[in-house]
Amino acid sequence: MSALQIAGGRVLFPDMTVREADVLADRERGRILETGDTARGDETLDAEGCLVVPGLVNAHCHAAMTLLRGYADDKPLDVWLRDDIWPVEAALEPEDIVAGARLGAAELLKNGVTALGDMYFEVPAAAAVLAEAGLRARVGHGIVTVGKDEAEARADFEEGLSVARELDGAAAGRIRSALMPHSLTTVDADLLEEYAPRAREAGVPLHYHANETADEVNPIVEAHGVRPLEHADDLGLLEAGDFIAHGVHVDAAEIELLAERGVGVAHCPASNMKLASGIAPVQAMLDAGVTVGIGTDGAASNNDLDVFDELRDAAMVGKLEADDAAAVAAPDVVRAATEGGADVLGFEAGRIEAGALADLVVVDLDEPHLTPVHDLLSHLAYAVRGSDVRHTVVDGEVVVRDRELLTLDEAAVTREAERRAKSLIERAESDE
Ligand SMILES: N[C@@H](CCSC[C@H]1O[C@@H](n2cnc3c(=O)[nH]cnc32)[C@H](O)[C@@H]1O)C(=O)O
Ligand SMILES: [Zn+2]
Repeated sequence: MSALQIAGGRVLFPDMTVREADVLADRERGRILETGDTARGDETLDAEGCLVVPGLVNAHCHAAMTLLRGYADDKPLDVWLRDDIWPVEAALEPEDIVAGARLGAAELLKNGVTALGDMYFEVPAAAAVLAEAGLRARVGHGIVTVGKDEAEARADFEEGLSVARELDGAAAGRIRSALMPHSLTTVDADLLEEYAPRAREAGVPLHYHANETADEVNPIVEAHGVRPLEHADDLGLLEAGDFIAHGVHVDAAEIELLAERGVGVAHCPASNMKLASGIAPVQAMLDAGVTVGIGTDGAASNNDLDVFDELRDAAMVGKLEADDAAAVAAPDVVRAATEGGADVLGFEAGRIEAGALADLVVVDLDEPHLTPVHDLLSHLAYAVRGSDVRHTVVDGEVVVRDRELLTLDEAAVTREAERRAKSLIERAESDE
């Protein structure tokens, strides 16, 4: 057996207490063996003066959208998608998605994100990139049927299903999949109802955007006489293990439904603020027992993939929404960004304890903005930045050591992304 020891740091345990401890991980099984005063490993990571936390989970992302970072800002969701994002996405070539996914992977890992939920195009190629970079991910092909005839719509569903079947369990289990219809308003309801059981047969969950804007809620209420998540439930889209992105405009009955069905929510506060979509009632979800994770959404609506930044936003807007400074407190957001996200994605990660997947991050505390230390949980929620991440470990393997990405040539990745992004926009704008 080959083992990795993370030595000499202070460790955040699942009960949200912090104690001095080493962590020993089995590199073959990718699991944590023990915590405390552990044996030395074959490989050691120095965590002296640092805080060791579970790897952060980005529960909802479109990693390759890093290519569109800063391309179109300051617009509401429907206009932003229709006028800016979709026309450029129509010009995407597979090589663009590979370059964008690589850039996303580099950013995620350097910022301490070890797992993500990712919905996009060219998923087999993108998933291979994420896996090679060392990440864990639940991936799916984003299915959209608006503007398509029946044959094209079915073909998109078939692609979504075959991608999910093909990729589930890839990269020694680091890659899992889901059927990912884009949303309840951009995908045909009859096809959703028809394909949901086929995803169940394939053993994969469903993931989609839901109740993101008020504009998405009203048409469903008018057409079906029920709220969107009740409609989703009628279509068979709310089963244990399924997860939605956003859940901004949800009422008490819909929150209850999410809790009862065991459906997780990827809360994306920055994207919701930037597109002025609204603020999700996160405290009410937590009170009802809904599993909440944190997502950045794509870089074009954020505009970064830093989950530390995101969990701080989650705490801030959660308080505003609840009109209560005690709401969505530090331990709640730290848990959501780790264990919560891992549970939403269906990974046995997000907690530092024997048997859990060895996805860990070592945060450097030797910084002016992290001084003094009264409470490390407070620092994690309100003061730590992604750039404070010193080491990142996924599946027992060191992926970032002393802020250097070991799995990718960072300079080559950013150069290629810059080049691809420029030519993508030129192509898209000349097609108009
Ligand atoms: N196969 C689909 C692609 C869907 S991928 C997922 C889609 O979600 C889009 N997206 C990114 N962020 C958001 C969001 O916050 N809400 C809704 N859609 C988003 C993204 O631009 C991408 O088009 C097609 O034919 O268009
Ligand atoms: Zn999204």
